[in-house]
Amino acid sequence: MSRNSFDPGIWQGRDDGDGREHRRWHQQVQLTMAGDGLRGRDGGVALVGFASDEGVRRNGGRPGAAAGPDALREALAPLALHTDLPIFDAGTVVVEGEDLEAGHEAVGGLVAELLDAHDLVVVLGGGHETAWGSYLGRTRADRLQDARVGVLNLDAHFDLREAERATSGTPFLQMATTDAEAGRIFDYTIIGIAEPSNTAALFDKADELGVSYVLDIDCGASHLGEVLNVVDDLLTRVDVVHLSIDLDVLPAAVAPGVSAPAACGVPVEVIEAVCRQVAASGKLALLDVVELCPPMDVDSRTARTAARLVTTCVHARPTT
Ligand SMILES: N=CN[C@@H](CCC(=O)O)C(=O)O
Ligand SMILES: [Mn+2]
Ligand SMILES: [Mn+2]
Repeated sequence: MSRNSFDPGIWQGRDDGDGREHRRWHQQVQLTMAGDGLRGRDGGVALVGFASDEGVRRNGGRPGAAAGPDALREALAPLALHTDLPIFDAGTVVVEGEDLEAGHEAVGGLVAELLDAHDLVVVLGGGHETAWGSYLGRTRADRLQDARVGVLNLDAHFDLREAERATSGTPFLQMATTDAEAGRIFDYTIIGIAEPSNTAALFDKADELGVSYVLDIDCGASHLGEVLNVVDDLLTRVDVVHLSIDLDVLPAAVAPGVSAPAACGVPVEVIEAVCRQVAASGKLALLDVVELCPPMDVDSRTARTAARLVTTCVHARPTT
């Protein structure tokens, strides 16, 4: 079982006036519920939450990610918004108990509908099992049926684990397996891999699947040009990007509120530049922001960083 929850009261913050020069997220967001006729059909950005701890729990991590969607909304609400794009909030799919599979089905159905109605769908996780729900949605969306999709994961981890059930560590192997069965190309790039956080078996799996990856130590500010070249290569060979931001790719100082904080991490400036480049290409259709664990956060530092990255992705979108 899963249910959709709405908390309209979360969209509030400082209010400097009604004009577009004063605009903040909380003044632009419209609530919308799939299937009830309220949802806009005019492009723009749609947000949907996936309140799930179950993948992290199954993966032996630190629980708390189910509180991620609302913590992200709270961090987004007061931020200045420099775009006229309409922004819709389709609520949060809540995983009940251990029934992650029902949650995946529910969020997958909603993401498919939202992708067909809007230009960009942002899924607010949840552990990284969120990405499997996003994948179910994009493989069911009518408008993406013939698209060449590239998956770009900003993450310290491959998340290519073999397991009997979905966890936060399995979504990209699930995608690889399902794409192979469907005769689709699995085009997977990862930025920020931490060598000590991934076993040799995971590196072998990545090589076997032809995954393209950059180690965290090769993602410092002095390597920005090379990192952006990797992203550019991806952008030239696909029509659409599914960008997955696992917040544990960031240094623990800016992202302490995750299940597995990074000892090294990729500087936030580099991650921001990657987000800007992908969004500016006009090919970003689906964005996951995952692994935010509010109980472990410090002064909402991780939520604020995550909200900054989402805002960058929205601001950098071409408006025409
Ligand atoms: N989504 C997280 N995946 C990591 C977690 C690592 C950890 O908890 O230390 C993984 O399974 O490798
Ligand atoms: Mn991950
Ligand atoms: Mn990770």
